[in-house]
Amino acid sequence: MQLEERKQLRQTLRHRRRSLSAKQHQRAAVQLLKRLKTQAFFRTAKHIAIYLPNDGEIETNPIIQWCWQHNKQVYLPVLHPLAHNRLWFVRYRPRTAMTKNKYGILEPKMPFRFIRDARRLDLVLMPLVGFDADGGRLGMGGGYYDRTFAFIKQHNVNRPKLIGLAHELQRVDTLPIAAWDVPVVGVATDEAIYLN
Ligand SMILES: Nc1nc2c(c(=O)[nH]1)N(C=O)[C@@H](CNc1ccc(C(=O)N[C@@H](CCC(=O)O)C(=O)O)cc1)CN2
Ligand SMILES: Nc1ncnc2c1ncn2[C@@H]1O[C@H](COP(=O)(O)OP(=O)(O)OP(=O)(O)O)[C@@H](O)[C@H]1O
Repeated sequence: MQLEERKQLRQTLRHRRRSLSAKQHQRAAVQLLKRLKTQAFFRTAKHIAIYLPNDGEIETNPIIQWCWQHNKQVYLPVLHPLAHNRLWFVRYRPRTAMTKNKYGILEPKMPFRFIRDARRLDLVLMPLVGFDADGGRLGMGGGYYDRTFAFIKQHNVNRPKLIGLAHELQRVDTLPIAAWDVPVVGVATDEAIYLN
């Protein structure tokens, strides 16, 4: 897919997810948790990276609360202060002090003590703009997740498991894969779980 086409699709899908009402967002988030709870990859994971929603992304609060209640460790992405467009994953607890990053997304304020190596996460629940049923994922365009998890493809490892979270209305027929794309092994939405 041409760059211009990717950009267009991003705009359309971002607009679509932002147009959901507060009530629809809340309902979708509850449905999403309900579906995730049926999945072994979620129930068995102990160290789980997730995100705080931005720009109409499917909300994650019910999942985070459930994880805390079930003694799972939760991590959030923090923009790496030095490495270009890479992420750190930092422990998130109920009283973690937060600050906004340059995109206006909340992240833990004093990350240094609580960073966990990306290779030692069990499960990464990733934000996405668009997805297809074959593991194709379109992100916000920064390449943050692709760079941070490039090692999965390079070394052919199966940890962490990458699962996208999305509203069903973010699904498209096919997303051509770019050379640097790290495919997700599945996507969970408010309506279904797509596993590859
Ligand atoms: N909730 C959430 N957190 C996340 C991500 C994400 O997609 N969702 N990221 C996943 O990578 C990273 C941040 N990546 C982002 C990349 C671009 C924009 C963004 O809004 N870009 C603007 C234009 C650029 C600007 O304002 O400087 C835009 O496209 O409107 C936001 C986050 C880390 N944290
Ligand atoms: N492993 C990598 N090494 C170097 N550059 C990369 C890597 N992965 C992605 N990029 C670059 O990042 C840019 C954005 O990639 P892309 O449009 O696929 O991002 P995205 O998947 O939508 O975003 P994100 O991963 O942040 O959600 C591209 O220009 C690409 O060349």
